[in-house]
Amino acid sequence: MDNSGQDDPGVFPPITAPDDEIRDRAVARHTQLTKPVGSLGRLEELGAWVSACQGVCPPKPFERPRVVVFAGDHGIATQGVSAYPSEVTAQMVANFLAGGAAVNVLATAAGATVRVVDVAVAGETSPTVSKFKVRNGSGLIDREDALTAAETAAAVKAGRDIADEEIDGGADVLVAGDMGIGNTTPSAVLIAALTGSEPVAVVGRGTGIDDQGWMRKTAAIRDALRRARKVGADPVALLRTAGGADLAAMAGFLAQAAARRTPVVLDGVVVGAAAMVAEELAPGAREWWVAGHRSVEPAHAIVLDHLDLKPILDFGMRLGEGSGALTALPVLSAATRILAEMATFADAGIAGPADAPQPAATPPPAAQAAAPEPSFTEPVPPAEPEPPKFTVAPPLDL
Ligand SMILES: O=C(O)c1ccc[n+]([C@@H]2O[C@H](COP(=O)([O-])O)[C@@H](O)[C@H]2O)c1
Ligand SMILES: Cc1cc2nc[nH]c2cc1C
Repeated sequence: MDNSGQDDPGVFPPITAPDDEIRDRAVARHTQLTKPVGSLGRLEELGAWVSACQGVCPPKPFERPRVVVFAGDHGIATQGVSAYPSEVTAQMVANFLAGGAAVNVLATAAGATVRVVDVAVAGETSPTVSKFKVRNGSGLIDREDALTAAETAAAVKAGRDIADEEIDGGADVLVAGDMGIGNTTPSAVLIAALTGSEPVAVVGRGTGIDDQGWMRKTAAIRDALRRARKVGADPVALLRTAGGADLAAMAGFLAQAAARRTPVVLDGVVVGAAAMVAEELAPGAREWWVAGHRSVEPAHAIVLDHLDLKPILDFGMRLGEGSGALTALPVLSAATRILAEMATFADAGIAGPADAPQPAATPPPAAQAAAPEPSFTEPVPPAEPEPPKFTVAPPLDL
């Protein structure tokens, strides 16, 4: 393992891209499999990406997918920017540990196991998840820094160490998830600071705020952004000023996974904000990530555009916890197994493309002009926020 930069957790070794030669081999193998050329659409591209990440063709089916949920509270939640109170964060951590949350169900369905890490939950959580705890809740970012410099370094290092632990423990694909009441506000600020976006372009309804909440949240983003823009060129300073310990840990985790040449399935807007910072910390890291889905949060589309990532799913989801990524993981697994397990024309004794009259690989110019851009995701209009049904702590009466 390359340890360069370990003394300063914000300094990463140069990221090298997945293996292009292997990717080409995987693309070529697809033409030999018993199907019309190109007929598995985006599955082919995803399988070739996994092959390139693993550096082997055909790729190995995933044996140990792992989701890490980074939990943390945010002082800004006291400003009426969420539909739920901060105490839900610790309660949901307990729910994750009891196996009752969406992340548990979706992980089981996708063949993944779950790890929960309390990086900055306000209050106590189980000692089994608090080894990397940096503080109780991050600061009120519209008026003070989210973290001290030492806390920022500790949080980024925590994320790097967690990635190392998981990869050394055999994880062959990672998923980052998040849990933290109020965390869509610092996420929006980070995204706006890194893309030059205005508060109204990045604000979203999060857990389901009403119009009054939307106005409070937009004002909070505006005030925090005024502070964040001053340090926008320095990703560590940005995490300290306007992020939080959970976001800093996620950024360290995502950058370290890339440094360790391990593929990651990204989740929604919060993981997306951390990914944008990780790409600043470790340029090229994005080549090691695939976007599991597009969240309904408007800022997530900005993230995907900025990182040039095409989501696998667009299901109108806005939960977090890694839920969108885990819903997409079976698609990525299927794409990998197609390349690994399908018979070739030669294996099956079927006349392959070279033996049969072939349709033109590219449509003739007229057809090309008329052909719509292939779309692998169905856009879903933003859903009306459902009335919250959580029974442990009711939504705030704002
Ligand atoms: O991942 C997303 O795109 C996403 C979108 C909206 C909400 N969330 C989750 O909801 C919580 C943050 O929402 P809020 O309204 O409290 O800022 C936090 O626990 C996130 O995991 C997550
Ligand atoms: C309010 C709430 C926010 C969440 N964010 C991720 N999981 C969640 C679960 C609940 C209940």
